[in-house]
Amino acid sequence: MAANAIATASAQPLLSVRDLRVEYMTPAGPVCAVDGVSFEIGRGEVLGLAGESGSGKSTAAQALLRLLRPPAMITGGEVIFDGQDVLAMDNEQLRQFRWSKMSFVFQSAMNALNPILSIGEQIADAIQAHVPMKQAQAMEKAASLLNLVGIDSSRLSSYPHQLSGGMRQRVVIAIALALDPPLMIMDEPTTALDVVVQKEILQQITELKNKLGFSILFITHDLSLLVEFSTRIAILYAGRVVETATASELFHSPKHPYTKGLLSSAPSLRGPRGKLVGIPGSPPDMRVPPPGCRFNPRCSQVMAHCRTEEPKVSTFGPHHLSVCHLHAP
Ligand SMILES: Nc1ncnc2c1ncn2[C@@H]1O[C@H](COP(=O)(O)OP(=O)(O)OP(=O)(O)O)[C@@H](O)[C@H]1O
Repeated sequence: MAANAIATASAQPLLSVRDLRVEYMTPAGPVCAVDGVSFEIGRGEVLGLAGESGSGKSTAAQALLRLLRPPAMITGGEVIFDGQDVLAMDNEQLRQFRWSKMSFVFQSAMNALNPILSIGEQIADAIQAHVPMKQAQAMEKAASLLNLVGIDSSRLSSYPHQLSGGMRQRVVIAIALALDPPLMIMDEPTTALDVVVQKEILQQITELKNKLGFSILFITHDLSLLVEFSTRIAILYAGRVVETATASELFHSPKHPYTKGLLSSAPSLRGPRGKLVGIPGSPPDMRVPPPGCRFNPRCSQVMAHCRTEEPKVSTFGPHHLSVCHLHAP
């Protein structure tokens, strides 16, 4: 079996990603930031993607909508959305696909709102860029989108600087939902906000998801947030999926030493605060990843063959896979 775990959907898959490979062509040679990543997202599911900084989360997510620019190149794999082969689409097909089928909330997107346009105008512009519509009708739709994300429509004429960080982020989410996409990718959507506002926004997104039925790919390095808001979670380490499970299984019964390390270094948002234990060392230089298991230099349970042989996938349940030599019979 491949060295990467496949996160299979628990519902009928809307998105299926197989063996995705993305390289950055640097002057010093190619850096394989995403190395054979596979996962599925079911309809109405939230797939959480976690991993330390540099593990390849954003690169993988942007590859799904083909938002990457050189020196990044998708060098292998398959991205199938509702039967459509995204990697085979031409520019016009991509233009129609983006935002109407899959939208993207970027890290710090709230700071990218145009300071000289009202938020109503910005939401209306986003709608009109994809659907021909009169201005008055687009503003009406903008008002209902604002209400949807918990902002009174009287704020339509407000400018970004007149809104709090949390409200600006809600505006960005309203824009991402404007065309009713079946999948929304959220890359660290609330990282810049304080913990209370973060939770409020994520709770509201969950309610919207339940009401409207869309799916979410939720990316963050904060595993405690993922556990709370995801259906399933895939853990990335050095460009590969090392463990995938339902949120509850991952939290209560993690198998991979890296997942255990991440959990013990994540401050819990529920219950009493435990002692936080970090993972020693840092992620590898992706120009020269270590041979064998990529986590071996940092693993407290490392064995001799971890340094030379790639681990295989072990299965612990229908949705629980881990890639580690410790599980081998
Ligand atoms: N323009 C670039 N040129 C070369 N390597 C890059 C470039 N951009 C990213 N990388 C490398 O790709 C790898 C994955 O980066 P990526 O930003 O996808 O990780 P991430 O998990 O999203 O990190 P973060 O949480 O910090 O956003 C890293 O090792 C990074 O050094």
